[in-house]
Amino acid sequence: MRIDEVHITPVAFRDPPLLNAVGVHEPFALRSVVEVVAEDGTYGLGESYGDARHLARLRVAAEALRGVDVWHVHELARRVRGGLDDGVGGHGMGGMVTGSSGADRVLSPFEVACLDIQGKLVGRPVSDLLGGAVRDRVEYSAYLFYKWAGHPGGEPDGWGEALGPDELVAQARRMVGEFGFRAIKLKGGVMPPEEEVAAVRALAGEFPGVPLRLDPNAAWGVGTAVRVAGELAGVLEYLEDPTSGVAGMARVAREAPMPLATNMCVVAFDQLRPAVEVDAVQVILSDHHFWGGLGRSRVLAGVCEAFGLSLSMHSNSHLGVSLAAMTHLASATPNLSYACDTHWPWKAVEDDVVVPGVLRFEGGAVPVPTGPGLGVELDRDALARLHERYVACGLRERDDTGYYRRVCDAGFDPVPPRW
Ligand SMILES: O=C([O-])[C@@H](O)[C@@H](O)[C@H](O)[C@@H](O)C(=O)[O-]
Ligand SMILES: [Mg+2]
Repeated sequence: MRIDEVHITPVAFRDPPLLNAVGVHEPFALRSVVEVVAEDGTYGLGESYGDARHLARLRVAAEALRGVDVWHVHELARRVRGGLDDGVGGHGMGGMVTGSSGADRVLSPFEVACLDIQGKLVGRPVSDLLGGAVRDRVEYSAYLFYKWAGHPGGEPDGWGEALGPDELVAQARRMVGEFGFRAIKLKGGVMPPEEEVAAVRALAGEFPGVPLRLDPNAAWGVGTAVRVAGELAGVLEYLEDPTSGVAGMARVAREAPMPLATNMCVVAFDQLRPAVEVDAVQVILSDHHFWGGLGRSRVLAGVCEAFGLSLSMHSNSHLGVSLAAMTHLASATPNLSYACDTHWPWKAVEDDVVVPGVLRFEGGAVPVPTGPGLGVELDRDALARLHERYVACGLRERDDTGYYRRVCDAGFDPVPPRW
């Protein structure tokens, strides 16, 4: 069954002013929706970043993929590698994660789309193609952010301002109340570390027994990271990317009382071995968008199992195609032992490209879709609407730092360590 057509549609959806170590989210998040059409008309969906340079790479790959058998993922990968430019940028992560493999980032949405087609052809869910679901619902974590009340010059967004512990606790209460999450992550690296420690303690007081995580995206130096890790002993289930680089993480890991997790210093296969050799991280946050799709993420899970690393899952701002793919992958990964990250609560319900209904949160978990393939359908009107928004919004690269400088502090310097 060969690939006949590939369509790549950049889209934009509204995003609140969420603060992080490198700046603040712009009013719109960018994504690309990939539709692969097989020769019998069966279509498969993938989702990826929407940055212009990434889009250009996806378009080059799309040309090269016509005629490939949808079952032949190695051939997909070979053709993607063959046409790849070796320029930098277009990572879609605001400069926070830059070491991932360009070939794997480009391959990912095409591989997911081909798995969607494969599942539709044989009438089985993608989780079956990945070895079978070992859980029928996938737990996700609440994802708290420091944030402004609204974008400068715009209306408040409904979530309100969150710049201190009380407001973060209120944000958590609402998010847990609406989605039922049973784990909580705070995006840190925004306030001085002692304020973030106070926020985590406030969350621990309000949600006793609920697993907590803090992720400053490597904004701290080694000394600060060791100190904060010590202060939060017994409070965090893991500390995510407290400092930058494998060497720094290894130094922190030697003294930290909790496991260290990463989606920054180990984001590609060639980075695993050096990290394992110095025991720099104990939890890998997988992300099929940069590890090369669902099949290669299963390979990553095997590597983690072999080397005694735990596995959790990272998220950026995303739509329903990605949530479906993440859910199938997590359902078919036995050694994924933590609730996965998701930015889902920050997206307006109506801002999506999949037909509503299949994807829903129940008690903090998403039931694994059981229909053929990913189990979600493309809403073509919604796709057209979000594409129009992409055209109109004018954004072409995620640029949290540039936005923060424009609206808040022209001298803002995100280069770590900030503390
Ligand atoms: O969207 C954000 O601000 C996040 O900080 C995201 O870009 C990170 O990639 C991510 O959530 C993380 O865990 O590092
Ligand atoms: Mg992270």
